[in-house]
Amino acid sequence: MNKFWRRLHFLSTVVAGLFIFFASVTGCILAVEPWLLSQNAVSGQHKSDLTLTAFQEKLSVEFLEVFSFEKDAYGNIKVEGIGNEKEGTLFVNAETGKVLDAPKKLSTIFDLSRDLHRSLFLKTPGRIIVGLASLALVFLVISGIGLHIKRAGGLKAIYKSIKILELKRDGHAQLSRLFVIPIVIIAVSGTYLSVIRFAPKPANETITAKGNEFPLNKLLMSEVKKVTLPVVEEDPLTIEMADKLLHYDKASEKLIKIEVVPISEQMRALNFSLHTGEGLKSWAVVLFLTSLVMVFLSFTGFQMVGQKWKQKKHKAIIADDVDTIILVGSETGHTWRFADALEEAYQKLNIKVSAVGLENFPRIIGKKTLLVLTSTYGDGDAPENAQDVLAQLDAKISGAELVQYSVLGFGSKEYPAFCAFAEELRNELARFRHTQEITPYMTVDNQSVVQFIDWVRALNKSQKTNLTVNPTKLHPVRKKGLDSFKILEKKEQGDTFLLRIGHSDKLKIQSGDLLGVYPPDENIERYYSIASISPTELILLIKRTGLCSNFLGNLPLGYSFEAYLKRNPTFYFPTDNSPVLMIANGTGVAPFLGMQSTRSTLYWGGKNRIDSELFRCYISDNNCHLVFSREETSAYVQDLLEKNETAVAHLLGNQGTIMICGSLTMLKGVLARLEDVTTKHQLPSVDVLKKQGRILIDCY
Ligand SMILES: Cc1cc2nc3c(=O)[nH]c(=O)nc-3n(C[C@H](O)[C@H](O)[C@H](O)COP(=O)(O)O)c2cc1C
Repeated sequence: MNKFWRRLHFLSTVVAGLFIFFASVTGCILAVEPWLLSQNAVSGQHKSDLTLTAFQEKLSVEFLEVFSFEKDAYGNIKVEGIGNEKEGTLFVNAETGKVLDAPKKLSTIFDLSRDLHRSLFLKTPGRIIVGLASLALVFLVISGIGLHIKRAGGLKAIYKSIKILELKRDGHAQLSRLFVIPIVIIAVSGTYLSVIRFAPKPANETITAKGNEFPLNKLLMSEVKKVTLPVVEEDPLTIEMADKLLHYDKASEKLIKIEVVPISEQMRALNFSLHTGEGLKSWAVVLFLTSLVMVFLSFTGFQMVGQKWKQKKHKAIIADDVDTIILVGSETGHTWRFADALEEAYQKLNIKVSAVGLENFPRIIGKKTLLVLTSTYGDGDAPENAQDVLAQLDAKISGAELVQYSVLGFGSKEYPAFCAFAEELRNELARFRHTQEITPYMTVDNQSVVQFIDWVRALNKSQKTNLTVNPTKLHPVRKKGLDSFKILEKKEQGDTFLLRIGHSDKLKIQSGDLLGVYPPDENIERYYSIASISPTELILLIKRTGLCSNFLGNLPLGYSFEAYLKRNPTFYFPTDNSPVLMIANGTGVAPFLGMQSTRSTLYWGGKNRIDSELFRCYISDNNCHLVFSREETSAYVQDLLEKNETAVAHLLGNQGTIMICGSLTMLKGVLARLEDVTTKHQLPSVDVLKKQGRILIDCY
């Protein structure tokens, strides 16, 4: 169902986005108009007991002849007639009937905006397009509400707090749910007004009322919208009210007929006021704010669609007649190289196959072969696109007749939990009665082509196929269009060094993002956490451990190298006003050097005091607690947690966030202490806090 809402939301954004953007911008301008017009009101108010006859008498003193008079949405009385001094359309005082100056004309920008808003300057075809765009906005709202419910985990939780980690995504969600009611009203009334314009106008229902006495001196001016006086004395006078039109014979003081304004016309008037704010000053303010929010929503919506588009190099849906499905779990994209080569090998044999990301795991029906190629991240965790797979596995495959599967783990033996996620997924698949493993569980260390080909051989043996993969496709290639970065400053301490690096201000870098760097003669990038200290400067803090770190550490001052920015929004400093505790050891402090704020506290652990000198000038003296494991009073960051247990519990109890960056060993120790704190203080568990985004981890 989530996929359904996402697709509907995505499709409606693409179809209607541009028009909604224009409509929102012009809507912002137009929403100012009712407010200006209401400021402009000059006629004042009728006395509540002023009757039509009394008002006509007042007008007869000021006018030689009156053809008609009407009240506009702002209460101004407009008289068409010949006054004692002026003639034409004249505004009069609501109480005395005296002629006034006409309200000032508003800027032509309103007329231009109105034309653009209603018809894109394209007359009828434009009106049709705008009507369809309003309808798409209705779908956007419906699918957006569906997504909110899904994200919150139920209707009741829909207004639970959202952490703004990424302005684009979370700001979009926050503002859209806050403004959902006015957006619904704008969308529905806009669609209604567009549709009704093309529908034939229904005639008024006429009731003959000959003979009904109707003394005009009982009719109050507050009920009257417009009065038209007859040109020929014997003709009837017409009085327009909100829901009817009266035809009145002056001579006999009797009604001739009553025309009832149909409900649809009354609805149109209501929708018009709701959509334009005409006559509703406070509502016009809401419309103005909502239009501003909609400009933001369409802008961020487009950015997200654009991002998706870029990621859509791989399929999301697979055809029903595909027998073999390759499911790919990947964080940085390397596993896809192997999956694509495998897909191609199957296609060469004319076997129907499809490779999809694990986030698009389809519901399996009938008999299928699943080949799962997945990497492992963090400390044995699922890669980014496979976070929900284990929880959803049952629902995805329980309806199948027979699932033959093979899991191939991609990882690195440098990590203690080597291919742990692949292994976990494989064990879960083995639990079912209708699943059957077709090859032994195998792994690929550091994208080894030889190990991958070994697995393909095992697959061939089991399936009696002759799949041949093209090895050249398996070797990594460097990304194109890398950006340039220049070394501005370098400081070294032992085997660790700090680089201050200059970059173009076009790169909107945020602390927590990663810099992907290729070592010389290698096509596999290494990632380094970034501290962004100004729009054109960042800082890296790196320990010399191998090829890439030595390459960076040996670059001379002033030298420029090529690298690319990898966004890492799950490790951004929270933008709400809650407190943040940042925990790091060693070079893990790097992203936090760009996140210092009055809301943050830093716990850092290193070997010796001198190690902290490298970055000392980037951290404040307040709220920074540094501990050293090889000094006289030896301590680790975990010990800081224990020492400040009450403060940590208080922070977690006050919607605070804990961010952890550094080694996996440190992470283990920190999480164990945090678990103690949460249990002791009856707070949500570490797992729940992780799911809520209140414990953020970037460890390696
Ligand atoms: C920050 C980080 C954490 C990692 N954690 C693990 C891990 O816990 N276990 C493992 O076997 N491999 C780990 N790896 C290695 C990746 O799984 C391996 O490089 C894989 O080939 C990447 O494939 P992908 O680009 O498709 O995600 C990690 C890599 C990085 C950069």
